[in-house]
Amino acid sequence: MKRTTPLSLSASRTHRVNFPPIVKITNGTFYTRHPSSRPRPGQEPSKSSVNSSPNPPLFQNLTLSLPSFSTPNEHWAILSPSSTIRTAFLHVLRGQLLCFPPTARSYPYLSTPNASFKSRTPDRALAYVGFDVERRAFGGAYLSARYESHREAGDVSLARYLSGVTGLNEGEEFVRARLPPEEVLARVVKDLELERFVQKPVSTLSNGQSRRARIGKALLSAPEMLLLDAPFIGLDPFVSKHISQVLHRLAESNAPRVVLSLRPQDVVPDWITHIVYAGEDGKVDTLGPKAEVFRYLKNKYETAEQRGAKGVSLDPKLVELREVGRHLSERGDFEAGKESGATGLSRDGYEKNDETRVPLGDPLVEMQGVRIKYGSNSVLGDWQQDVDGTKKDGLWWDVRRGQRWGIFGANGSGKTTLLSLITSDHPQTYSAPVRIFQRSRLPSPGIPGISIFDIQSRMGHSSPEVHALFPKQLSLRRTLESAWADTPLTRPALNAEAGSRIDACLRWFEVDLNPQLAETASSNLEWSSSTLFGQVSYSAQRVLLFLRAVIRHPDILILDEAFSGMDDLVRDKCLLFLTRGEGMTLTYTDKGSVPVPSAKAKSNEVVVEGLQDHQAMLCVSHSRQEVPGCVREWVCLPESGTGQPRFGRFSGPVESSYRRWEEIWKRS
Ligand SMILES: Nc1ncnc2c1ncn2[C@@H]1O[C@H](COP(=O)(O)OP(=O)(O)OP(=O)(O)O)[C@@H](O)[C@H]1O
Repeated sequence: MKRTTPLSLSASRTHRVNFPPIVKITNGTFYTRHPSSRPRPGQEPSKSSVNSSPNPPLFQNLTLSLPSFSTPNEHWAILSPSSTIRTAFLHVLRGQLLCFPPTARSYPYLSTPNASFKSRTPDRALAYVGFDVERRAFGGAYLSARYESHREAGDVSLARYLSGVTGLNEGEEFVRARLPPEEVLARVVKDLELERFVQKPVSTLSNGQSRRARIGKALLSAPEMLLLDAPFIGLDPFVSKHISQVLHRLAESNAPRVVLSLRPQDVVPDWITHIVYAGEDGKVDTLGPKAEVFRYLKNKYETAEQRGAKGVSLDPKLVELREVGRHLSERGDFEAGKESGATGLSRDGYEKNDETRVPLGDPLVEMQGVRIKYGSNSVLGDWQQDVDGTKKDGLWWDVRRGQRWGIFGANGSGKTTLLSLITSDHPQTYSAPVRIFQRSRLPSPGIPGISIFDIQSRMGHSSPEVHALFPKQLSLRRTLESAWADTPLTRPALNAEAGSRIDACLRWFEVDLNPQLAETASSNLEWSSSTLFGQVSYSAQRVLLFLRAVIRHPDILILDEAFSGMDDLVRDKCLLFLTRGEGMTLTYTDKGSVPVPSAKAKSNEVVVEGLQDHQAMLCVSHSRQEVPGCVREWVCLPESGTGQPRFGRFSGPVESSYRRWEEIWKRS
């Protein structure tokens, strides 16, 4: 049977209940490398090579069947606190990773005449869209490239990116064979709310926009199944809801079938009917209908609570399940037997109402009527703002030492653009009315301008853009050392203090960063010089970039989605480290996870402290759990053409109160 393009399949697919499953796994176990692979004599791998990394069995003895058609429909999601495990699971579904025994995994539906000839192989039939390091997928060799208005001949527009015709001199026939039917393209663009951007170069899209573009591109390749890896990371609450509705519609009509990976803090969409829960250890704890999986997790959660209450120290598995249970109960997916967070403290040790104020110092950033336009297109500051009782054009905003700002706003509202004016990656920093460290970029009579190296040496910055462009060949130690360099690849200017801070961070985070730790206990930090940035998990890379940003206590600390993509437990550890340094540590007790003074604090051996009074912090996040407890001032940028920004001040950590979170997102 001839296969039609997606989104038009619904009518032809609905009533076929007798087709075999699309993915069938019977008692399969999976490995990244062959479990008995050994280096040839004389070719022992260096410690840093891929072959020396652990190769544990994943999803041992997994039995799972994903139907091609069913009544009612089954919609599956993998839920795991580990990003590595979530991603591995989706790859297993599409035929990646080695399967033992090899016959345990099959794709019966793909050999039926109903599957199109084009998609007989699992890697083509099951399209994977992951969101790791997505900026690189869209090109751009350096941070500023994204904000330039001059375009290179090779810059691809969204329309061309979606159609798959991206070369400069493609033959007519090639183009004709590639182009999807116009009405299908128009439908995808409309469904994903991308109409306004079709002529824009993809490299200029915001994170949320580029995520939708990648889903659109995958849809246009007409897969049988779409595997979306953490699709809601970095999306604002409104876009998340919309995308979830679109995915539901597609999944309902099997065009294509959709499997999601979800983090414990994500809202599990109502339309998901079945869940696989896999722990950080790569074992599937339970799978099946959503209600049954939640019942199982709830029981485990309550067991963990009871054991904790008896003062028994919790094993790591129960800690993990307790954390997952805590998210699920916070979201109302099940009623927890006990209120979580019983200490009343946020994970980084703040009281629910905390009005302690850091003394304010001089202004570090001054914006007086900033407006950023590309041609006639305004992306920031296209409004009139109330400033001391008068209406003024553009963005008026000061950041002072001691302030901890949350910068919020819908996808595309200009948050990253705003930060790029501060880091000076944006070319319009020269012309815009912005002063950094009380100086302008351009010199004025008698006052020299401030250079980009002066600016950046006083800032720490972690963001998806920095991650995408960060050199993967640097060792973990060099990654942290680069906090003392002008650019990641230039020689750092290190001194003894820098060395001891780096050592302290590496020791503090060794369990999270050292991939060898499970196999060999380390007595020194040699592993950090022999392991490369590109070899550690996505979550560990995020941790390294966070440490690189905070380690020097820069005057301005910019954490743009810095915690997204980190696994839950290490994210909490980083949040605590941000404000308390080595002074406090998290313990898991009968009262949940509680920050307590660390052994280092007790013996006066703290080398790296938390955020200092002289620092200002700016944080962007779309997830309540990723907003540091110290954030007090906030601004919510409006969507283009919808008025002026809203400013506010919290009376405590956002994590401790839904009301605070809702206050930010309420639409005026
Ligand atoms: N060089 C450019 N040319 C044209 N438009 C651009 C350029 N760079 C950014 N934009 C547009 O500016 C707007 C703001 O983008 P920005 O990345 O600052 O948004 P954001 O609030 O950080 O979004 P997200 O939450 O999705 O990351 C977007 O609509 C984006 O497409």
